[in-house]
Amino acid sequence: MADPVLATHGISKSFGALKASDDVSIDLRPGEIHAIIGPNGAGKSTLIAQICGTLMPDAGSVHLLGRDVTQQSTRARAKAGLGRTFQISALAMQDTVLQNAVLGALGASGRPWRFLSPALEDADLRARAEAALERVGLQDHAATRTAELSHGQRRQLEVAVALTLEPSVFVMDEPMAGLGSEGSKRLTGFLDELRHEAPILLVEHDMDAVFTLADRISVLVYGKVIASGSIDEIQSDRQVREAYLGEDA
Ligand SMILES: Nc1ncnc2c1ncn2[C@@H]1O[C@H](COP(=O)(O)OP(=O)(O)OP(=O)(O)O)[C@@H](O)[C@H]1O
Repeated sequence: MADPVLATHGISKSFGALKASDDVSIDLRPGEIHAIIGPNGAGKSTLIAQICGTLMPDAGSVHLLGRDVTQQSTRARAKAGLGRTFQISALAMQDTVLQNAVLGALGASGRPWRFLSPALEDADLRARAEAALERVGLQDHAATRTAELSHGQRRQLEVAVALTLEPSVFVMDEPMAGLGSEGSKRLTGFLDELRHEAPILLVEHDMDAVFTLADRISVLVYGKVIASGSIDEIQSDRQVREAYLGEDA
């Protein structure tokens, strides 16, 4: 089996007496989508925050492309190839779609932010930004102010901004949230292709999307992974059905 591109080893994180992550070990392999599901408050966002470096684990480690990045900053992890989309939008609403994408490309280039306005004239950064917009289907909206986009289009733009980094690995926190069925379908199709370029750790409440996309699913409950396996394995797991799907097994 191929080496994981991303892995956590025994991650634990407490907030006071509450164990938000309890000895969590998960991994992500090339070409796959690994979905993390679980009820509200199960610790999904806390896990992602530790993977991306906005929260430091109390114990355990995070490995990206074979390197221990537990002590590295969010920025260093991003530079090393970790792309992410957020649960809450981080877009500049007053800027155009293209400007947001160029900002992403500028961040990826490592150049200082004071070069933003020359960046808009920079052919390389523009080309990178335009290519990312095209991939998500927003090329015709390049000049649109971001505030005027629909919710679904903003989600597409967030993915485009993340793509400008040309990440090797993606972590996505509820990318389907607030999308209508048409929007979810479109994004599902796109993620299905994207996995071959950059495998995706996907936190998602939309079970249709999870069951369509996931190669593997891990179920978090009270900070612990209670089951991990294929869709069939998860759907027939007694503990999962009792604890999460709310069924009598
Ligand atoms: N900074 C914090 N301080 C204290 N408690 C926190 C903090 N962040 C998260 N928690 C608690 O940790 C637990 C896990 O929260 P987390 O947001 O990771 O869950 P989640 O699975 O992402 O939930 P949701 O599906 O609602 O987004 C919750 O009980 C939450 O209240």
